[in-house]
Amino acid sequence: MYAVLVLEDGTVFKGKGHGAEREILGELVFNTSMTGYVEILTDPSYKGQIVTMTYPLEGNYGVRKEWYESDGIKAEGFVVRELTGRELDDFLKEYDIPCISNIDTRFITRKIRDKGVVRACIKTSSEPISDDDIEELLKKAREHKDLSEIDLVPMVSTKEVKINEPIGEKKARCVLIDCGVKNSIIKCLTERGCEVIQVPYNTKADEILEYKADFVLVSNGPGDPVRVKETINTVKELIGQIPITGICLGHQIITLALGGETYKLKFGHRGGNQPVKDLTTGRVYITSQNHGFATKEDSLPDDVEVMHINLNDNTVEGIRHKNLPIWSVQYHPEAGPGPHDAKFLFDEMIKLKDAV
Ligand SMILES: NC(=O)CC[C@H](N)C(=O)O
Repeated sequence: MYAVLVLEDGTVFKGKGHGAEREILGELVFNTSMTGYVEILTDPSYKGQIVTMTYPLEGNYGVRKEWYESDGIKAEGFVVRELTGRELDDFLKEYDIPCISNIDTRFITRKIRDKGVVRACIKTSSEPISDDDIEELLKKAREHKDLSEIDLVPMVSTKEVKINEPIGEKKARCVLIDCGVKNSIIKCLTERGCEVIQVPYNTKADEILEYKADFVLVSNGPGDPVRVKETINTVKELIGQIPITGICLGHQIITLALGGETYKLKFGHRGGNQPVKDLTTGRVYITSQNHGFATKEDSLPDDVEVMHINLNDNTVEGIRHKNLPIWSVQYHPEAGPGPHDAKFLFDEMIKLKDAV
């Protein structure tokens, strides 16, 4: 199959097409993980984005349902140096996602590092793609909405309440505000004996409090946190009434609910080896990350402190309220994919039940 990748700055890559035969638009981002293409493609946080991998070989260990982070692929498109094996190709076809291979993904990454993330278009076709088609695709990429102008969370949040039973003896109950949660976050809690009541992103504070949970967890999710107004308002109302924690988008929403601000990073952090320093203990964790927005350090109110920083660029990776049981992390303790250094944070979440 023929394929092109067109960036909004006019750069055109011609390669080989895989997966679905179609055209898609999105924000092009890079991920430096050396493994984990199934988890990455199915992570709802990538809704609205096209993912390119810096690792040159994708597909070589197949596809398994147990690795899915949601019910299917959520990224809009996939860009790889080399795609091997049939399973990844079939997987992309099953979820109607196009992929382009045989192009220099490291060149794309250097470009994004220099200029920042870009809007892009992938077209795959059984017919040759003409220069006129490419002109048209460039126009579409330039007219495509910026990620910050799209409401992505409602597209991936659960529509109904789901009860995830704890494994073994029940030790705690949490309400998970689902903004596009990854399966492995739920698994990390249920396997620690926590019942997880998964509710839609726009659930009201009163309804959440009725569950009489030990704590509230605000999940990861796609897009710009400032767009998720309903969840920010809910968290604002919950402050002081119940312990609150959050991961990634959830951390950004908690930042905003506490009165802080967020901003967009030039090219974000997406990969499996991001060094995070715990400022209390001095310990450094190697973490899994996938985010394009971050907490603005100097915007935090006096009663909120920075708990963790990223050692690559000193950006905020975790915050904590000084007087209330509220903390959140920008990185992914559940890994999925990535290192497990920070998994103990799920034990810390369960300990929140003793905080009241
Ligand atoms: N993994 C996430 O939750 C991503 C959060 C947010 N969409 C960002 O890009 O920063």
